[in-house]
Amino acid sequence: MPVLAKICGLATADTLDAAVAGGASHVGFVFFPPSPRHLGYDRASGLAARVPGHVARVGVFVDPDDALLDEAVRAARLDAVQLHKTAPERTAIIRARTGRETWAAVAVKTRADLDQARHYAGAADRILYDAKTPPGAALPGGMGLRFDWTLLDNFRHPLPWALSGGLDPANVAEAIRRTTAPLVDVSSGVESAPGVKDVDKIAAFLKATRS
Ligand SMILES: O=C(O)c1ccccc1N[C@@H]1O[C@H](COP(=O)(O)O)[C@@H](O)[C@H]1O
Repeated sequence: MPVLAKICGLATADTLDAAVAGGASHVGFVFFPPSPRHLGYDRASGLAARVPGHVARVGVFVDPDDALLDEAVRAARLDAVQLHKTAPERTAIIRARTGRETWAAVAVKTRADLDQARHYAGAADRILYDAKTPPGAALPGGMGLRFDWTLLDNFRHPLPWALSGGLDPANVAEAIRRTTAPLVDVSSGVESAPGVKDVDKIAAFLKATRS
């Protein structure tokens, strides 16, 4: 089974096209104003129009309100929503409201953090294990931090899942081998600066997922 790959935080046509050409299964658009990757609706709409039907458009949100969600889903024609810092009850409401595949991000630093995943059974469609960012950090993700992948050893996943946090072209093959992740997600690891995606790094990352 080929490993699926999401290239997140795309903001330009050339980097979006590189992700599609390189074989990404998912592309991510960030709707969170503090992020250097945040997109306005018009820009998101233009980028979404370039995405072919076999590639899924994922919107990334941090505990969003209904107005933001509704506008983003419409503008970017989202196939899926990725929710950070969103409680299971609210996640279930968002899933019902949007009718979109719903990913719940679980921030991981210790084995105990993984237990959060179980609370999303019945509320989300997929768990995204991501590295926990430090208290007071501006962003709950997209900071290139990674967690100890061995924490996932023998963990009984309550839902389909994905791995993110600090992945890059050099470590993603080892991450897949070590964790057997069915889907990997990257943002900072394919950038030359925060929010600036690099087409060569995108191509290298996607090639490495197939190696
Ligand atoms: O990328 C962002 O700016 C972002 C903002 C708010 C929440 C999540 C965000 N990104 C997600 O974080 C993970 C890991 O990113 P990285 O590869 O470690 O930089 C990834 O799922 C992004 O979608």
